[in-house]
Amino acid sequence: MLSLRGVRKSYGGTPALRPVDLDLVAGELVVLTGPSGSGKSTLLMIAGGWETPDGGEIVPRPPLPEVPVDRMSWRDLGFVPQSISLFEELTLADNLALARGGPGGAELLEALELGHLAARRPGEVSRGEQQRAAVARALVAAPSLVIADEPTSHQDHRRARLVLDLLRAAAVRGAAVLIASHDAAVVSRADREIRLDAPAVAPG
Ligand SMILES: Nc1ncnc2c1ncn2[C@@H]1O[C@H](COP(=O)(O)OP(=O)(O)OP(=O)(O)O)[C@@H](O)[C@H]1O
Repeated sequence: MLSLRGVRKSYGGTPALRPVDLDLVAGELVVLTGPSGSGKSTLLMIAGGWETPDGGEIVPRPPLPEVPVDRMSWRDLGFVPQSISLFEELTLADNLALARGGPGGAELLEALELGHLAARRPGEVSRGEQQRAAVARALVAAPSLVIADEPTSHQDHRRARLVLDLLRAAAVRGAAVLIASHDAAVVSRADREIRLDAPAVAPG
């Protein structure tokens, strides 16, 4: 689905992500773990096209189109950034409609216990509800690839399970799913774990 080869990133000369190889395949739920600061978010931002690597290659494979990841639509790639990043001026329903390219997604909002909040804007719901709406937005167009950064970090146990059930369902229908998480519940439900070590701090 997507191959990353030797992808790396530094900020101001300080490594944020050591060169990483990663292959994502259809139907598999992969969890990315590692200590705080090891580069999980950096890797996900690069894989999702929200950040540019300093080096390495990102190769999309069918059913993804042969375009750079930052040009993919929500139908190809659903992304849940750590920052959540919903459009503040749109309701939750309209955030989903924008990703889907038309109305829909009511059943996803219901499944995430957000149905009664569909007409509210992100600023009018809790952080956990915003995060679940971001999960719904990532899944609403049934993308081939789903990337989610700590998608249960603001959830209670029960809601975390709802989120995980939907991410697992995406993998069952054939999506490749990559999740960064510290949550043992996420790790226990993954098909594969990829662990990042903290990069050595550059001398001087
Ligand atoms: N925009 C940035 N400018 C400078 N340094 C950054 C920037 N983004 C991340 N870093 C640094 O890069 C390293 C990796 O950060 P990243 O957020 O990818 O780690 P992480 O494994 O996701 O951490 P956490 O588990 O705490 O979310 C950290 O040392 C961080 O301080």
